[in-house]
Amino acid sequence: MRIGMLTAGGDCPGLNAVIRAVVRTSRAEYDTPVLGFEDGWSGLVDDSAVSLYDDEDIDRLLLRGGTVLGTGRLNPDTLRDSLPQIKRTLERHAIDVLIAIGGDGTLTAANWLHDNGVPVVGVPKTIDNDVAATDYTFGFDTAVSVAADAIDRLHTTAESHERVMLVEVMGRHAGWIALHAGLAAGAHMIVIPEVPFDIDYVCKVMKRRFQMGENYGICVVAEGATPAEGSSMTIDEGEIDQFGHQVFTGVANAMAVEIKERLDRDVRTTVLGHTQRGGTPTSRDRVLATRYGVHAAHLANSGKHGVFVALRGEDIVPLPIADAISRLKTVPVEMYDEAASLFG
Ligand SMILES: Nc1ncnc2c1ncn2[C@@H]1O[C@H](COP(=O)(O)OP(=O)(O)O)[C@@H](O)[C@H]1O
Ligand SMILES: O=P(O)(O)OC[C@H]1O[C@](O)(COP(=O)(O)O)[C@@H](O)[C@@H]1O
Ligand SMILES: [Mg+2]
Repeated sequence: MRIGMLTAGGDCPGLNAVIRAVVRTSRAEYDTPVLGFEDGWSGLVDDSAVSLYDDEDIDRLLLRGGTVLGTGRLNPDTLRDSLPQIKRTLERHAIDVLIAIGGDGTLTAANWLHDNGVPVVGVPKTIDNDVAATDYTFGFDTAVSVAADAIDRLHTTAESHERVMLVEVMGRHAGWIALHAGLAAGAHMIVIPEVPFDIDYVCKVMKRRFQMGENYGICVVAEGATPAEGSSMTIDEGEIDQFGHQVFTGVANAMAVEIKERLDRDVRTTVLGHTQRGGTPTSRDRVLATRYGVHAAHLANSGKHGVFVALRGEDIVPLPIADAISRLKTVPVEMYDEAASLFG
């Protein structure tokens, strides 16, 4: 038995903890060698591989952010056209099963490989927390804690300067980071992709604060938020990149211009960007990533394929990869409405 492993899509804290757990479990309990493919799916297409040993270096990966295997994106058509090369690489290294660690895109590719006769086990990662059928993905807790910490710090400077502060966080289609960080740090308004915003309403919420005697306001905006149809603001639509993702044009900055004009107040924007994805994982993410890795190793070594590891309550369970990609897990409107009770 030989296991192959790769990380693909955007990196996130906890990827290395999964890699460590897979290697340690496979070597210690099954004496199975693990081979890493570098830089996402490209490593499999171009046969860029590295042996992973259960040594001190692997053990110390628990705390380290990013991924020692490297990650990346590859045009989905290029990937599909490369099936013969992928199969050749796997045969050359006598790989019996591939562990693919990634988000909805990576798991879609993993499922397609499985349908094409390649044994695969999936591990869900993403700071966006948008993978269906699992309660949480690792990386999310770290991203929320980074964002909440940043928002905490913005309160005092916003207050000192009597400003409206817009904080843009990641979240392409799902507003989980915005919602959780906004709630945790007491934001006065939260805008998420699932609920298109009306800029007049955002201004009304901020204005009401000033009328009530407060002198500042903080609004958290997910990068994928869009204005409601028919509302009095539009934003430029970015083009679609070579990997199929829309390029963002800066929704928070566009909102800042509108708010400044309408409220005649000082407005500032902070875009947290990749700070949310870097650095060491929180303890919670280390534990989740480690548990995912241990379970993925057991599944791979016992010949259970076409499944991914999912967190359901306190348990890690194997589910068909198809369940993870059947839909995106977005914030339910009722949950957003809970948060909305605190706006203003
Ligand atoms: N529909 C698809 N079919 C085949 N491969 C895909 C598909 N979607 C994504 N992929 C592959 O998975 C990679 C990672 O997906 P991406 O959406 O960028 O990140 P994530 O896995 O974090 O969601 C893509 O660059 C592409 O190579
Ligand atoms: O700057 P990059 O690496 O292209 O990716 C940005 C995107 O990646 C994410 O951080 C994570 O998304 P994925 O997990 O789907 O890769 C998104 O929140 C963000 O929109
Ligand atoms: Mg994704």
